[in-house]
Amino acid sequence: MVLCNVLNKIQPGAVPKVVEGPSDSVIIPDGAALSAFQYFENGWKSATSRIMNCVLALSEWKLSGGHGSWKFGANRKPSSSGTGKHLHSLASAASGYQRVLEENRKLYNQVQDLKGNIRVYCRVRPFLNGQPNLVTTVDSIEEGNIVITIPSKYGKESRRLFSFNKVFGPAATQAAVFQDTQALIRSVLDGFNVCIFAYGQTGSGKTFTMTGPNELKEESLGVNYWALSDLFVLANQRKDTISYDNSVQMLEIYNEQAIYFSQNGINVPEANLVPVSSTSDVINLMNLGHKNRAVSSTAMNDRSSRSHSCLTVHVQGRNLTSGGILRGSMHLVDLAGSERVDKSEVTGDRLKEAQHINKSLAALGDVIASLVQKSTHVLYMNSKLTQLLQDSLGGQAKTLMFVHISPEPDALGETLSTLKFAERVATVELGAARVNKDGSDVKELKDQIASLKAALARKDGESEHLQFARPSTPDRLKLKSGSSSPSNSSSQSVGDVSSNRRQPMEEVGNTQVRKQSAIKPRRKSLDPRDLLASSPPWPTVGIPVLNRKEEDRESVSGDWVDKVMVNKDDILYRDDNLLTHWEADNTQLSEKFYQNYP
Ligand SMILES: Nc1ncnc2c1ncn2[C@@H]1O[C@H](COP(=O)(O)OP(=O)(O)OP(=O)(O)O)[C@@H](O)[C@H]1O
Repeated sequence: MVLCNVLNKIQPGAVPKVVEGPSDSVIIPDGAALSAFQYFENGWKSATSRIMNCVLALSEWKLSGGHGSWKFGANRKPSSSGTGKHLHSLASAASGYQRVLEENRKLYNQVQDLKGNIRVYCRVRPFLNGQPNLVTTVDSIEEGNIVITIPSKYGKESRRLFSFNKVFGPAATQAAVFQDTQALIRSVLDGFNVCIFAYGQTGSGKTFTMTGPNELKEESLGVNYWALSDLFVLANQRKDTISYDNSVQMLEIYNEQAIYFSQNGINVPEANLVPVSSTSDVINLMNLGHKNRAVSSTAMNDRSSRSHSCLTVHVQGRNLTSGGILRGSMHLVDLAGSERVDKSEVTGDRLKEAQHINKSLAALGDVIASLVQKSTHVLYMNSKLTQLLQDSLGGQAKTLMFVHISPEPDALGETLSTLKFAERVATVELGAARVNKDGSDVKELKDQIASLKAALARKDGESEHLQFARPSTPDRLKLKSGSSSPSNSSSQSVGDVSSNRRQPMEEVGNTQVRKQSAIKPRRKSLDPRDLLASSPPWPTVGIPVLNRKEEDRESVSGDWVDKVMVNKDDILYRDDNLLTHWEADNTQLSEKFYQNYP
């Protein structure tokens, strides 16, 4: 009854008692035949032509006063009269139907935006070259709905429907995916904080969506590349009214260590905030991060990412007329994939990585669970990943999750738990997103406060120096201890503790802020520079008591290490002994992770 459903969708209630008749005909019981479709030589061949026929049928039926019956026979001869007219109305009716669907989706998304829900787009990876011709677990996809086939042990299949803001099938192109993401990305230039993160089982296509395949061609470039080039195009279009300054950071969270990528070889966030003025500037930095990202071959994926990667774009726009300032930031996060270690067959270092990955994803799951329950106590501090995403999950950011699934029957368990997780994420309400905007007078006052703070800090520094003159510390040690870490030198002004807005470094008196933060814990900002510096050690699940100190030490001292360039086969660990303890650790973590979403 495809036809009847379509008719009723277009005009609910307008089609009385539509009955599907024999051999491709639809009868409306109380009238004569309306042979509007005689010119379709091949009759009902494809689903598309069926829908088009339906739409045309409806419009003709309405023109005829709403009475009659339609008969659509196969292989009828085209009638010469009025063919052009019919074709024309057919095309416009079909596109009208598409428009209605599109409108519906837009309205739905707008309602979600008003509530501030996290948007969820689902993407299904195609079968890969060389994979045997398997039966897919995906039964059907339509707009925001995806139906998964679940074979029962007793031979009877069942189906499970999941609904998201949008579902992309295996044939969706990178451009189509970006097109649906573009508006969100553009709002960064309007002063919003945006976060897009890719989630899914290992090998399901996260890196493909965010970056692209290993061999990059223009048509295969991922969201990151398109997003950045789009921002420059738009900024350029607005250059007569707003002047934008953009800068970019690449951060990797590898085994609970934050690693920044830069050309200068220093792993300090401040040093890696690279001003960019063109797409090629960004591509160079992204390529550096991409090339150096910790990647290994596992049984599930030839090039499995072993770390969470985050590209952050900071935008500051100055209104050339009013002098007002707006600031936006965007995190583009490619998470490492959850994996069952029995399936990925990893051991040694890879196993340790998998455990870290699963643990941080489990922490993300816990945060989502708390947010769904609207709990006042959300454990963001349990992992660097959740710290990084804190303002995107709990603040007034616009957040989009790309959830990825693999189509293989073998992955069904992970597919279902991933989709169930995504369903819960979609119910998280962040509150309507806020613009980070200052009028020119506010900016002036902030500038004044900043320079006063800086003066005060200098003064404090001088008096401290007089009281406690000590030998100077080598730069390297300063970095390790975090004393010169920009995350300690918070980018948040004292008078603005509750704001989640990132402020430029020059507005901040470092010493002053450190004092303040000792008295009153401040809210974490969205800026990775503010994050990841003061995280507590990992929770001790599964870690033998003996190792806890080691683990603590890693978390604390590992925040600001000298440059660690991570290569596929050449990963530099500061404490290799740690690995042996971790290997003894359970392999049940991934199981625990999946059991969370049965
Ligand atoms: N939409 C797609 N079209 C074509 N190939 C794809 C698509 N999605 C993924 N692939 C291919 O599938 C393989 C696995 O994808 P990818 O590495 O992006 O997965 P991942 O989820 O990032 O995995 P991991 O978590 O292990 O890093 C790659 O060879 C990639 O090129």
